[in-house]
Amino acid sequence: MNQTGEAIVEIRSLVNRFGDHVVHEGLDLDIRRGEILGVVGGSGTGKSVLLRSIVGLKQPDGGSIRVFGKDLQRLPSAQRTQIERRFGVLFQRGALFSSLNLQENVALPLFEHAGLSRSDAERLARVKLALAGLPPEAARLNPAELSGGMVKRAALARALALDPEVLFLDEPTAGLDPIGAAAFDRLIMTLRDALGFSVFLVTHDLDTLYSSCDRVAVIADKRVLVADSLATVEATDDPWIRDYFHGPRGRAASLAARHHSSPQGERR
Ligand SMILES: Nc1ncnc2c1ncn2[C@@H]1O[C@H](COP(=O)(O)OP(=O)(O)OP(=O)(O)O)[C@@H](O)[C@H]1O
Repeated sequence: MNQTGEAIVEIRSLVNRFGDHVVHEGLDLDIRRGEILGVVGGSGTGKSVLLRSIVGLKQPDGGSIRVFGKDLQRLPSAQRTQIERRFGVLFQRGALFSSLNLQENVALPLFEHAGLSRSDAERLARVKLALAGLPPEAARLNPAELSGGMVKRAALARALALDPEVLFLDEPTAGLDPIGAAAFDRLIMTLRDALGFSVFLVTHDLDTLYSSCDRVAVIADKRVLVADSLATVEATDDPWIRDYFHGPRGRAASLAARHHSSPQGERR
């Protein structure tokens, strides 16, 4: 696991609601430099809404989100956009443009926001596709021609286009088979180690939590119940944590992670 640094995103007393439905109330959380932070919680507890409010897609109803020391809500929109460009986001369904091939999809932010010519943007897009583990021939394919795993990698390449300092992943391994999911987890760790970004990772995948995350935040009752190492989270006395981490799937994932990190378990 990585040695992680100072908080680069600081969320304090966050409130999010839709009409009368309060999703977050008094939610506090930090994202630290260089860490992979797993975010878990029951269905509908507001993991995606939290992600969307950090990246600027949902205006919070209260509290503050400071990013790189600046309070996002208090910034003029041009400066806010500058900060939001330091984020890369991989949405649940990839959100690629269906009419563009992969190279064009990844090149789009490069010539729209980084001022590159179309040919330079496409050249760099091919590098990003390779970083995400796609073969050169994938560059000319359209999203409809891809497997689920390739869509995730293409969406990752686009999220990496502008060299993000924080990568947001919303259930990146959902819908992948276990081998594809484990390969994707390893790719994220390798890229984090090589490129040094932080990762905010919403997931239901226990294997991902045990194999990849430096810290885990649990959302329950409209706030973050605990955000700490897996050992501390597992030991937290809460009914949802007990069911999730100490049920059969949690025990299996924990055992597998211990096996893989032991000297005999050299498959990772
Ligand atoms: N645009 C919206 N309008 C109204 N309600 C919304 C909207 N987006 C989210 N919600 C509600 O906010 C709550 C939290 O949703 P969110 O998608 O963040 O949950 P989640 O924890 O990511 O769930 P899951 O694990 O099932 O993906 C849900 O009750 C959802 O119905």
